[in-house]
Amino acid sequence: MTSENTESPDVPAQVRDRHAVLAEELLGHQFRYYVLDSPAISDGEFDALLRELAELEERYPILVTPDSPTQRVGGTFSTEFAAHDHLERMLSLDNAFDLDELSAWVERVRREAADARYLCELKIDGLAVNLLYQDGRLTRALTRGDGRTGEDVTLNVRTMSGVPERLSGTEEFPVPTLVEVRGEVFFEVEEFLALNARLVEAGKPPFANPRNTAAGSLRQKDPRVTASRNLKLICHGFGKRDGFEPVAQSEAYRALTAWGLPVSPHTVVLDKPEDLAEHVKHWGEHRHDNSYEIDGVVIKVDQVALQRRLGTTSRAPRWAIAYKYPPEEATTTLLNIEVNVGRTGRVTPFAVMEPVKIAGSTVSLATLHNASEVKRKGVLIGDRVVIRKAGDVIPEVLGPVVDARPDDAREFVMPTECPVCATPLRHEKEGDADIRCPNARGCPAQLRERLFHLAGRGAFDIEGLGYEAASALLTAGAVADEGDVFDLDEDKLIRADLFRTKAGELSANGRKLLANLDVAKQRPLWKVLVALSIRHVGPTAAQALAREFGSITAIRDAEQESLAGAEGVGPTIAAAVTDWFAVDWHADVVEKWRAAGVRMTEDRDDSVPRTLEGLSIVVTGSLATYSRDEAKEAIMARGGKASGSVSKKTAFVVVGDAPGSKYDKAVQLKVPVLDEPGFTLLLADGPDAAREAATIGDGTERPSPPVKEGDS
Ligand SMILES: NC(=O)c1ccc[n+]([C@@H]2O[C@H](COP(=O)([O-])OP(=O)(O)OC[C@H]3O[C@@H](n4cnc5c(N)ncnc54)[C@H](O)[C@@H]3O)[C@@H](O)[C@H]2O)c1
Ligand SMILES: [Zn+2]
Repeated sequence: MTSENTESPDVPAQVRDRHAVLAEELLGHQFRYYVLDSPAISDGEFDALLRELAELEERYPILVTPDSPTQRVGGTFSTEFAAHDHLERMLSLDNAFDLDELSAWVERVRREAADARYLCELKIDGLAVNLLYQDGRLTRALTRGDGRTGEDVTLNVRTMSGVPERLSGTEEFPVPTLVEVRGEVFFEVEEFLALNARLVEAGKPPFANPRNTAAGSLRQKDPRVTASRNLKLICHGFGKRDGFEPVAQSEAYRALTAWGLPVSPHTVVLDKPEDLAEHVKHWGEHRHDNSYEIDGVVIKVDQVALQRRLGTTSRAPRWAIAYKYPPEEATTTLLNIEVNVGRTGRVTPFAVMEPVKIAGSTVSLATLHNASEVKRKGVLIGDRVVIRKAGDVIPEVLGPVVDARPDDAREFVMPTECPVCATPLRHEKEGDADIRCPNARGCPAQLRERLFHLAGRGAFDIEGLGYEAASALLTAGAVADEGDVFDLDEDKLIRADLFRTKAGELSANGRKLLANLDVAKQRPLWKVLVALSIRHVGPTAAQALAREFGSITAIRDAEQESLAGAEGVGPTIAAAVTDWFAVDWHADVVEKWRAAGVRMTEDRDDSVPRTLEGLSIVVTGSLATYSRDEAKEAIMARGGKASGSVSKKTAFVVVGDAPGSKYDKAVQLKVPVLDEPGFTLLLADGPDAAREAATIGDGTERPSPPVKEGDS
């Protein structure tokens, strides 16, 4: 942006107008951002406007004036605070938005400073402060303001626990007579969410994002408010200094640490500029590894002498650059809040927004989790909202731009009836955040989700049974619920348009689906368990249950306590399993699948006779010839269930050395007890032979035949 080119004074009127409008708009946004702590647009949108302005000025350098937003440190100071000048100006940073722009900067640096080393740090998304220490005492703290003059926030900064009132010196780094330390004040993401919830609760407007929260919390008239906000500081630079002459920025950071000031642990010095791209890429992928938001990486020439040689422009040092990552936030209009009914009947609100581009994709929907979340966020339908899409994460609404709230903005009201089947919604338990449609069996929304789920990769893995097919089968009445899936045949399938040819025959896809259903019947037990849509039972819990109990029947009949005892299961999952099987139509689903030929037991070793089918056996204490796992496997291979706890249904308790309380329980419940030879006999000759060898309680009574499962 040099002004050599001034011989083209004839700037088209359109361009002149656009330039004026842009400059005006940018100033307005800066005011909202720096003074009101309440921006109306996202940083990405702001940067795009600023770029547009810069491009116009590049084409028509005559448009460049000293007060253009491209030439000044953005920001100003408000009259709410006393104004003070910085001893040395606080600058902004130039940006690189891609690797080409970064290389261009490196080239410029190398031309003047071929031996530069590159200090890389994280660009923390907060607000800059200037801390003045005189003889080691904090005497003043200012915001950046317009770069020359800042706002006096000394009292507020004094409440921050991370900011020392007095610096401590060391032999290597004695306390200087005077130093201006620059740093970033920021808010952690979790703290931001929690604070917003508290603000809304108290009927106060929430903040739009963590950065504004930091600025709004620091710039408080009442320092007690600041004190309650848990603001953090990380130092990243210097202004004026007396009695402190570091040769490198990295050395200066060691001094800061010695004095008791916080610096980032994520700072490295790279000797070779070729390594910068890799570094930038690394943090792009690990952007969310910290508790706070970063919007880029800052690269600085490390040697102070070279920094001096490179110098500064009116708004930024030439010796540093901010590599910015694609913005993850955008503002848009919240058009409506609708609700979705999930697989387990959970009714969740979601935001319908004016489509907006974030990080390369267009976003128009975002999750809102539940009704109290909507309340906590303080968003109204019609609001301008800040949304974030971080990596592969589902887009989420961060908060409203309260200042831009239209008069007709209205509160979201959670429906009281299921939007799909009209059943009154309810909380399952008191205090539950979630509200559900209790019509699990008949609600078309839930049915469709369950069909889709049971056909998924982690379940039966049935190709050709996706959302569309599930809806088609339900609409055509080919299945009433998931219990009917394996009873599908040509006659039933043909009822659905989707699987019928024009000639009224079964389509090729229909035939494929039937073949796939057949194959799916042979999936391992854990996948069948996943397919049942039992709450909390995902692949891990399902595998644990299958391993431990070996068959659906054994799982169904297990006491909740023994389910909970299985490794990787625990009380919540156990309760969900017991509750699930207690529902009649759930049990019917299992029986229908069984009748249709779906495998209901764990893979078995057919060379071993199934002499323990349906028997629950508990092993306690250590055995000489079997490890605990070997004993379990031997039981399961014979069709038995290796259980973790003793109940009246337990067929045998095998007692090794140093048995636990399970032995006492066995005695108390009069369950047959086997020693190790008895166990060997059980495995070899079956339960009848073992019963002869068993003792009961005090060893006098004869055992009664144990209850066999499935007989009742
Ligand atoms: N949304 C809006 O309406 C709006 C309005 C004005 C400005 N903004 C945003 O504010 C930013 C521009 O502000 P800016 O002039 O402060 O520029 P900047 O944020 O791009 O870079 C300069 C600032 O980075 C900070 N920083 C963080 N980590 C640092 C580190 N390790 N080393 C050095 N500095 C570090 C410092 O505070 C420094 O002042 C842009 O992101 C812009 O989008 C947004
Ligand atoms: Zn419903």
